[in-house]
Amino acid sequence: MTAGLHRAQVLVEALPYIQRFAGKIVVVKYGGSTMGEDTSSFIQDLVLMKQVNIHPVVVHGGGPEITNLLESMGVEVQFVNGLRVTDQAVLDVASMVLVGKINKQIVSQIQSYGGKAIGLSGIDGKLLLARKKQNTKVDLGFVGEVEQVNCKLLRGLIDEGYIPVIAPLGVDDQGQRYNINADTVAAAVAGELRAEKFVLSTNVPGIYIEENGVKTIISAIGAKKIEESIDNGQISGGMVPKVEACLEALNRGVNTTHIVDGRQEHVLLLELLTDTGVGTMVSREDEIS
Ligand SMILES: Nc1ncnc2c1ncn2[C@@H]1O[C@H](COP(=O)(O)OP(=O)(O)O)[C@@H](O)[C@H]1O
Ligand SMILES: CC(=O)N[C@@H](CCC(=O)OP(=O)(O)O)C(=O)O
Repeated sequence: MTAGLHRAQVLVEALPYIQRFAGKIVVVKYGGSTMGEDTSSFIQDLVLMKQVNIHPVVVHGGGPEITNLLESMGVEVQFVNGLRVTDQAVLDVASMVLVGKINKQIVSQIQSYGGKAIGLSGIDGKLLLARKKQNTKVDLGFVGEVEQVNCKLLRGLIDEGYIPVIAPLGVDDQGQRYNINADTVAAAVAGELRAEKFVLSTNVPGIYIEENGVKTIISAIGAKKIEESIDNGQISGGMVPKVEACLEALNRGVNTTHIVDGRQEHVLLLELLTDTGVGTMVSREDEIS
């Protein structure tokens, strides 16, 4: 087979998937843990998706960079259940890193591949109306939770051909800003937009579960198994907000949710355009476990 014919066949194989997802929204959480790596193929995938009328909405993190900057400034870093304790100084640093640096880097990368991108934090246009996070055992300071997503604003941008790139900060009606976990923001956005797919990229190839002394990445997991695995400590740390975000998005009507390795080349296209997909698919209780 000639190289040209092979290329044509690859494109044709993608056709049913492109048709299936045409016009649909895919929310992509871009994990901070992968940002030091070469992520050019990840960015290219976003641009290609948009080009074939699949609409990505990006919510990004940046936890490790916030931590690095705080440490270099001699500010104490403290997490409680995966959430950063956020006083005024930490809020300002988080805002500088997430909005000032990372958000603009992603937007300019997308544009460098010919895509149209708009960077927003949840503060802009009250995209993420937030309140102080409720029911925490200790006071986390200015850590927020999403009350409302301004879907009208997002849909307008999507329809104008933009890929919205969202930094995980929110604001209340009094103008108080909040730092919000990016997985949580992504779940709220995916849920409110009734996204077809919700993909979380991180620095592991999926969810590891140990069975009979062997630790393997599982291709699918349901709510029951998730609860059991959090209880017995198999799912811990930063993976907890991720699986909770998947379940939240599913409960709000998102069709499928996936945890994938953002360091794997073209992971978004592999997830979207192949039958088997990659990483771990998270499902509701009544489905596969
Ligand atoms: N069962 C599990 N399977 C995979 N990763 C897990 C599991 N339990 C905990 N983790 C941890 O979750 C981390 C991903 O979360 P996090 O560091 O917050 O990433 P991100 O910055 O991409 O949001 C992994 O690097 C891993 O250390
Ligand atoms: C409240 C809270 O913890 N906010 C996070 C926001 C960034 C984030 O979630 O980044 P990752 O997705 O890379 O972990 C933080 O300050 O680190």
